[in-house]
Amino acid sequence: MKDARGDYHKGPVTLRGKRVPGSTTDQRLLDNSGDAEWVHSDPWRVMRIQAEFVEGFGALAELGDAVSVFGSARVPREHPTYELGVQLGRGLVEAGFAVITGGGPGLMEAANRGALEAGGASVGLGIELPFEQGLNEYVDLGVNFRYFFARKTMFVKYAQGFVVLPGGFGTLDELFEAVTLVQTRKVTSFPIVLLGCDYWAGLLDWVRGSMLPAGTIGAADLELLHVVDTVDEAVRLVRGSGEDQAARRPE
Ligand SMILES: CC(C)=CCNc1ncnc2c1ncn2[C@@H]1O[C@H](COP(=O)(O)O)[C@@H](O)[C@H]1O
Repeated sequence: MKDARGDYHKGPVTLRGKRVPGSTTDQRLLDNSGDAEWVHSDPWRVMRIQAEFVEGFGALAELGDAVSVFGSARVPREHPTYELGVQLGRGLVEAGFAVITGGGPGLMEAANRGALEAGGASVGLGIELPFEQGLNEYVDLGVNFRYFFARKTMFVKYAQGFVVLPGGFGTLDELFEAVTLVQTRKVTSFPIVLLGCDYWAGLLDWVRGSMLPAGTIGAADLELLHVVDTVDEAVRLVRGSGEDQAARRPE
């Protein structure tokens, strides 16, 4: 609608001059010209995005304590790190956590496998990719997402901590999203554990040797990352934080 100054308001958006449309949103909606192009437009996409949040929240709301596990999609079953992933899934379940992964192959599958075989909740948050993949067979609660960002919200919202196994760009993306959320205090008391000292040493050296002297992070930020070599240490770290959170919960 137009205001007294001639500005056109469309929700939070203000349009002026030649951007003011000749018809209103209602007119365009009711004026059915038989054109179905609108289902591919951005406003319609918003409905799909909203639906992903609603479905995701609905599916995971009653999960209980959970840990999100990230790691490479490419590690084969015969690789020793796959077994580490299985042990991690098992260890987290034995400590009372549900295990949330990206639901794909490799180390995601390994963690889901350990969780399922230990009798725990094994969640896979799948993502629609150009190459058809599907959830791994060890997921017993799966949600498939079209949008990465909606899916990433679920990794954080329903977990009390992150354990990061060796991985590539996808894993680093998820790791640094978590680090940024903790650094900016969007989430609190949220342990981030890197499992596999050999694999992560180079990254940590660079963070310590380049980022810190350049002043792009502070000394306190180094404390956000815990690097460990065993499942027991990883579980102890995420469990410790769970107890902190429980202690702070109101009666
Ligand atoms: C073989 C192959 C590339 C399969 C891709 N299939 C996938 N399915 C589900 N999540 C994925 C997939 N690829 C990457 N991701 C996401 O990115 C991370 C792994 O990426 P990367 O392999 O480290 O970089 C996982 O934690 C996961 O959340």
